[in-house]
Amino acid sequence: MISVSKALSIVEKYCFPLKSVTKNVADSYGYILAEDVISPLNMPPFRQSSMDGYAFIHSEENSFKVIAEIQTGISKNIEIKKGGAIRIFTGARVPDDADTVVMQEHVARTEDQIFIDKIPEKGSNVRPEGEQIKVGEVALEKGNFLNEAAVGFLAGLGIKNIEVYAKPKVGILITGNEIKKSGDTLAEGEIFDSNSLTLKLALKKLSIEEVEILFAKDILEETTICLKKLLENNDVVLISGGISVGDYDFVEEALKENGADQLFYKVNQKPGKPLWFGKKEEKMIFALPGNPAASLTCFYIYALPLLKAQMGFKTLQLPKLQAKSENDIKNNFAKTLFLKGNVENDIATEFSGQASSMLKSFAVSNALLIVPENVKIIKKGESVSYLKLD
Ligand SMILES: Nc1nc2c(c(=O)[nH]1)N[C@H]1C(S)=C(S)[C@@H](COP(=O)(O)OP(=O)(O)OC[C@H]3O[C@@H](n4cnc5c(N)ncnc54)[C@H](O)[C@@H]3O)O[C@H]1N2
Ligand code: MOO
Repeated sequence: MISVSKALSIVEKYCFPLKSVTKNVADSYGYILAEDVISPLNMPPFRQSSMDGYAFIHSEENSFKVIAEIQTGISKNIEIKKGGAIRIFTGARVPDDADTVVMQEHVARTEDQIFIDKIPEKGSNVRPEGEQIKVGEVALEKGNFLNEAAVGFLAGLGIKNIEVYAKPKVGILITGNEIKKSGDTLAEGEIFDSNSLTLKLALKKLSIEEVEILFAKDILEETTICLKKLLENNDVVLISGGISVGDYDFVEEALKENGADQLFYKVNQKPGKPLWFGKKEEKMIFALPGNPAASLTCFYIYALPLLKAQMGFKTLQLPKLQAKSENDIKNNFAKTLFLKGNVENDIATEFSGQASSMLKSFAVSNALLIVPENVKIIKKGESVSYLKLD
């Protein structure tokens, strides 16, 4: 059995981005840029009024004659002479001669004559061409996450296609004779599946939507066939259950049958001791323990960083922070503990219901408190590390 830090260092060796792919900007949400994007435009592309008002050549005069109007979307340049002003609107092209726009709230108008009660400073309310970004400059750097603002920004620059890191396709294999899909009827001895949904949603949070889910009974042949199919179609395979030492735990054998190489099996932690990690060629595999809280904990600690690395993220782990423990936290197991809990105002509270079968405490946790394997107790008021869940 290896330590958590050793297991993490092994996973880390396989943390690198997948190949890059070309995406239409409109479909690029949730991806990470695989190259710098160069702006093909000045933004704004022309001198733009930032107010509804009047454009004029700056002077100390405050009376002007309105000679024309410019709406947004009109490209025509209108000549202005000193003493002349142009009625203009937010986003419209400021005529070349004008250097200033006064907002209409500071103007009294009678027919074609305006009187400005407060002359703005020269240059006011005119956005210079290329103020935000100039042609040829880097609009967004490689490594940037494409959130809604980033996608909108690139679309606003008229960019159509970009290079992003591919998102991993993920296969999930749910094993167990006792597992019924939600909506089925339960017989005595059976339980509803929760892991497929929890894992699928944890992937969705990463914006990984291409997920293939298969269910297998505790039969070696069925487990082997399902695993083969998932390995063929996906970059990463998550397996739930069947990885412990029972007579009907066939996952380890099915992995062997598929020619997968084990990189580690069993970690000195609670929950999630029977975690298996390995690969078949470039396909990465996590066999997560079936207990729901163990499965999700192992996902957060080991699978999430690898998936994030494949997507091109630089920061891989959940944020690790420190808080003061509200009570004594005991470790009678000489294992690294990941405890469901809450951190508020830098005070960490360990929840009851830590069994690896229990999701209830997880459902209301905002943190996983970490007690290292060599620490027997974290006393009330002492510092405790935690992983921040959101
Ligand atoms: N003799 C030993 N027995 C066990 C050991 C051990 O070291 N020696 N380790 C225990 C630990 S720790 C864990 S964790 C579990 C892991 O077992 P498996 O990965 O083989 O998981 P299963 O036996 O298939 O299931 C465990 C538990 O979780 C429930 N389960 C499974 N899948 C789902 C699902 N999709 N949704 C909801 N719940 C699920 C299942 O019904 C079991 O109750 O092994 C211990 N045993
Ligand atoms: O390691 Mo298991 O997840 O404690 O029950």
